[in-house]
Amino acid sequence: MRIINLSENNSVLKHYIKEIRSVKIQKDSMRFRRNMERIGEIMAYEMSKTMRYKPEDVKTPLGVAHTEVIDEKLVISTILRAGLPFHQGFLSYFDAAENAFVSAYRKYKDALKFDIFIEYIASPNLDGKTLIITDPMLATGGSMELAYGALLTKGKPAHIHIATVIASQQAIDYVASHFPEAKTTIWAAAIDPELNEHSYIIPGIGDAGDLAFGEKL
Ligand SMILES: O=P(O)(O)OC[C@H]1O[C@H](OP(=O)(O)OP(=O)(O)O)[C@H](O)[C@@H]1O
Ligand SMILES: O=c1cc[nH]c(=O)[nH]1
Ligand SMILES: [Mg+2]
Repeated sequence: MRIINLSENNSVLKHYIKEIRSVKIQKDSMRFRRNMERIGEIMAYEMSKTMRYKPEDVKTPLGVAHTEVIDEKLVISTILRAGLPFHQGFLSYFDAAENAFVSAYRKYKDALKFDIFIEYIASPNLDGKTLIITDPMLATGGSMELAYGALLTKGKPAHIHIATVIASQQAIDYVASHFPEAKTTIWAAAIDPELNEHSYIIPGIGDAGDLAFGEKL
């Protein structure tokens, strides 16, 4: 399984990661959402370099240019609700992609223990397609695993890209051992060392859904 940590190289991506982490800057929810989207755009561009291409000739006003276009059927999926701005970043780059949505939420039994519930899925057929699952936070990896299980009821993808902004090292290890080794690639903008007792990523960013869309009851 390939694990690609985009923070291993310096780029402007680090500015956007810094801004979503900053306790001052992240309070501007419009900027937070736009930064999530920008990270999605950059990750989509990096991902596009690893895809299969096919030749395609295009007629210009003065002749014919030999070009290449992506030769994979892409489905961009996300886990509601925190994933929406990140998903939009991918969709801005992959014009022809189909889309899928899965809901997942933590229902706390007490301050520390929670179950994850999936109640909604809308997806095209996934047989033979490249499935990109976008979710900005990969904390325990539980939501990703359950969302993937739900998506598999819609077909068997040829390749799976797990795309995340901040992952814990624990979740990277969890996903690596629960997803098909030969056809999964994990993409992270940054990998953080630990989780706290509430299974939030440390240092992380806090609650991505609340930062993007406001606190929920
Ligand atoms: O790896 P895990 O331990 O499962 O945690 C990560 C999940 O937590 C966040 O969503 P959350 O449950 O906060 O829902 P929200 O998008 O509605 O805020 C995030 O977007 C992931 O889906
Ligand atoms: O750190 C975390 C963990 C789960 N969900 C979040 O939004 N942040
Ligand atoms: Mg949340």
